[in-house]
Amino acid sequence: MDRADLRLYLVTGDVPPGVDLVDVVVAAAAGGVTTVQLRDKVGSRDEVVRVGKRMVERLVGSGVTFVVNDDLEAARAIPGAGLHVGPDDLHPADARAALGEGAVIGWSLHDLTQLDDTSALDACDYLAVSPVWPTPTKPDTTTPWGLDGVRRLRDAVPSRLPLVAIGGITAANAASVVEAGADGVCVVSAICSSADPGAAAWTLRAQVDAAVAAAPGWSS
Ligand SMILES: Cc1ncc(COP(=O)(O)OP(=O)(O)O)c(N)n1
Ligand SMILES: Cc1nc(C(=O)O)sc1CCOP(=O)(O)O
Ligand SMILES: [Mg+2]
Repeated sequence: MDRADLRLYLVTGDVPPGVDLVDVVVAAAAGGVTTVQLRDKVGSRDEVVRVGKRMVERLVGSGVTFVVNDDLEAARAIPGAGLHVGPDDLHPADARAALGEGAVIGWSLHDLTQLDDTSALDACDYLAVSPVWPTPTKPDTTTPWGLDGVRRLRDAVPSRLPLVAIGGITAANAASVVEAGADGVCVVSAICSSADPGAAAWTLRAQVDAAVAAAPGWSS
């Protein structure tokens, strides 16, 4: 996949009462989100598939990449969906075998030793720094990498693999993450908790684009 497809990556989370998550995703895409991950740690597979299909239908023609978190069978049931997995989930090589060459597959990096797993790296389209900072949105993360960790990973990850970062990212710190070596930023609350998800996405995207333009060499 193109690095530019990972500039602004929305992972779905809680939205304000009375708000439809699908409307939030569509507004965020209009505001500049380039990839959407449907992450639902409590709903049934049927519910994930139902919501995912609605998202994909509403995103037709937008150019936005769509992936599902964790659940291979849900991803298989949603046309065009890719899959994001972590080190405790399905192995990326198994995800690739099941979804085929055309699917987008991402893998969370919790630990430097994961980079020794060449079959996983070969199966992935992108890697995620997980997390860059602690975040109340996911209290059970592994030790945060910080900006130094983003720099270390950018140096250690094969240059062909885009690197995104997640955890505690806002419009105020997104540029620093790109300056440290990420090709893009992933957010949950900075968009899902906003009263205006489209404007929140637009502001974040402007920060990321400006940082990418000022730091050529790893992103384009
Ligand atoms: C883009 C992105 N990065 C990291 C994660 C976290 O994945 P994982 O460690 O498997 O944790 P859960 O999200 O499954 O709780 C992610 N989902 N997306
Ligand atoms: C879904 C997720 N995964 C993480 C990881 O570190 O792997 S952090 C996270 C939540 C990120 O939420 P927010 O943008 O609100 O900080
Ligand atoms: Mg997971």
